[in-house]
Amino acid sequence: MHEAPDAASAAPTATPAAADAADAGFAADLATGAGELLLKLRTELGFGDARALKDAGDRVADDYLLGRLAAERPRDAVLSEEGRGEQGRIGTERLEADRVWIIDPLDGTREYSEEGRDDWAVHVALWQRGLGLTAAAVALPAQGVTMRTDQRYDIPPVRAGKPRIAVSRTRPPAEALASAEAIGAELVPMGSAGAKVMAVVTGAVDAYVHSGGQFEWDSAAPAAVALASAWHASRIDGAPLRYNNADPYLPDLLVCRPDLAEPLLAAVAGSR
Ligand SMILES: Nc1ncnc2c1ncn2[C@@H]1O[C@H](COP(=O)(O)O)[C@@H](OP(=O)(O)O)[C@H]1O
Ligand SMILES: [Mg+2]
Repeated sequence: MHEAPDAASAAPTATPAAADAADAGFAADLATGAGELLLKLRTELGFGDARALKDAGDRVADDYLLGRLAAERPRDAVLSEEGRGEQGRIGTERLEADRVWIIDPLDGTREYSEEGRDDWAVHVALWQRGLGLTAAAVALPAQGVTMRTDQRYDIPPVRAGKPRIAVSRTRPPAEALASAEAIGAELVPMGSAGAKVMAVVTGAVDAYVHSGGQFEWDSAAPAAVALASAWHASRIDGAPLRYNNADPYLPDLLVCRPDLAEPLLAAVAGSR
């Protein structure tokens, strides 16, 4: 399945799996490093001015990630939430590139600016032409963890009681409400797409249903981590998630235990 690895990031003799693991390690290092800066900034600035903290957080994490990518992966292109319109981000360069890092320097910006909340994340994913997402990491800095595609997160046995569906705290979509009702699930409001997908992958919740708007950087790294451990991740009509499109708008997402995919897709279809 794999094409030849990129010489900039892997030894010529590396197998595709070894190259992917090296990329995943790099992604994890980047996400963890940005997370450490974000934690430090929260301490330094405090929570008195939420707007200032959000803006500074976005900037500090984006600068760090772009700086390291430019220095350590100079041949790769970048698509970043914070880089709209610039060459190599939402510019056209990435559409010709073979390797594109899709990053969300601070996902769950609102929660980052609220004291005591730990549902915010740093997303770093690698897309490769012909292969799709091949490596990724999601840091949850306030939870002290970084989850990655080269580590396995096993699907736990079904829990007793109602299934739990994570939804946006601020804009829970109608499809999530309808599908929760259809399968008798309870809703768990939470910030950040990365935090919600990682809550699925750790078994804290059973599914995450989103619709109504999102961009590639919101789901790329979380979906890659989930898919690498054989969790279900797709559009809410069941279509595969596709990345590095000219228009990075990717408005909906379903991540769940594999056994819940069919009932949830049917419930969402029935609600539309
Ligand atoms: N309707 C919508 N349109 C665009 N982006 C959306 C959206 N709903 C959620 N998102 C984005 O998805 C991420 C998770 O949202 P939520 O916490 O509400 O579930 C947030 O990313 P950022 O925090 O990086 O902006 C948010 O901006
Ligand atoms: Mg985001």
